[in-house]
Amino acid sequence: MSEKPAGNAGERSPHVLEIKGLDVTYSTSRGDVKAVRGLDLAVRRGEILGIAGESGSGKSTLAVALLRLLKPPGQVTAGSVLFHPAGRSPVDLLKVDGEELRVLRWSALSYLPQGSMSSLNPVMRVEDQFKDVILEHAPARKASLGELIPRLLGQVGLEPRVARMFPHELSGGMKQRVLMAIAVALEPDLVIADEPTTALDVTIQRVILQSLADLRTDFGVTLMVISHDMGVHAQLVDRVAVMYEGRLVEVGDVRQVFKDPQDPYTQQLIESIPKMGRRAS
Ligand SMILES: Nc1ncnc2c1ncn2[C@@H]1O[C@H](COP(=O)(O)OP(=O)(O)OP(=O)(O)O)[C@@H](O)[C@H]1O
Repeated sequence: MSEKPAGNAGERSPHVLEIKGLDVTYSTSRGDVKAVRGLDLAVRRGEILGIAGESGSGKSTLAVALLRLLKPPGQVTAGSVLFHPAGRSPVDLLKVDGEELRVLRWSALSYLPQGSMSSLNPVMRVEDQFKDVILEHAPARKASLGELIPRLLGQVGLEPRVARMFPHELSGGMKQRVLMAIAVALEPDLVIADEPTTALDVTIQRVILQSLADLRTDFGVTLMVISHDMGVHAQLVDRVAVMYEGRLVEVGDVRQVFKDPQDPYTQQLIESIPKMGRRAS
């Protein structure tokens, strides 16, 4: 891959994240499963990068390893993940300690997990869930919460009255949008979204994809979007990286990859999507 190396500390790198030689292994009683193998990938500042691949190809393992949320028996066995938050020195996410990580979470790096719709607290109003995150990580914004919360909700197409609602009063698509608004509340450099449209019906999927695209435009946030659905990549991303059995088999401009896939596995993935989903071809 012809990605440029990282800049020096203090220099604004064109990349938000540089993953080098990443290996992740699950050690089980039936042997080791190498879920991510020798993965090199650089995420450019301001882009929407898609991570594609069928179920079991290692996409979610990659996400949780980057975010240091990998649970045993999973273990990072090699590699480095250099993160370049704007205005701060670059850090290797695999080496930072708990406190450093706490500071980076939400304010520099946030995560929309797979099945995240169940991650809202059922007994808290939407506005209190925003307050929890904002006050813990940016207490100085307390005075502006009254203005900030409706603005964030508006950014994802929700009315201000949603702030007073409880999660059970929201549809699946509304919950997902609330979570997206919380994820960008502190204007992070990078949001990693794992299967953001799975389990939503097709019409809502389109709305969510548009909202994700708007977040990039409005907040300048860099997005890494994990999806098994090539239709999602066709509609949303700038570049797509394709994983197969833990390895990256192809990465490139999404239109180019759809037009002229270099790897036979990518070709198969593209052929498996219904024709209507193919905007990039
Ligand atoms: N806790 C675990 N213990 C053992 N093996 C695991 C564990 N979690 C994942 N794996 C294995 O790691 C590999 C990658 O799984 P992973 O969930 O990262 O893939 P994925 O592409 O995200 O698929 P999906 O979208 O279905 O989650 C698979 O072979 C899976 O069986």
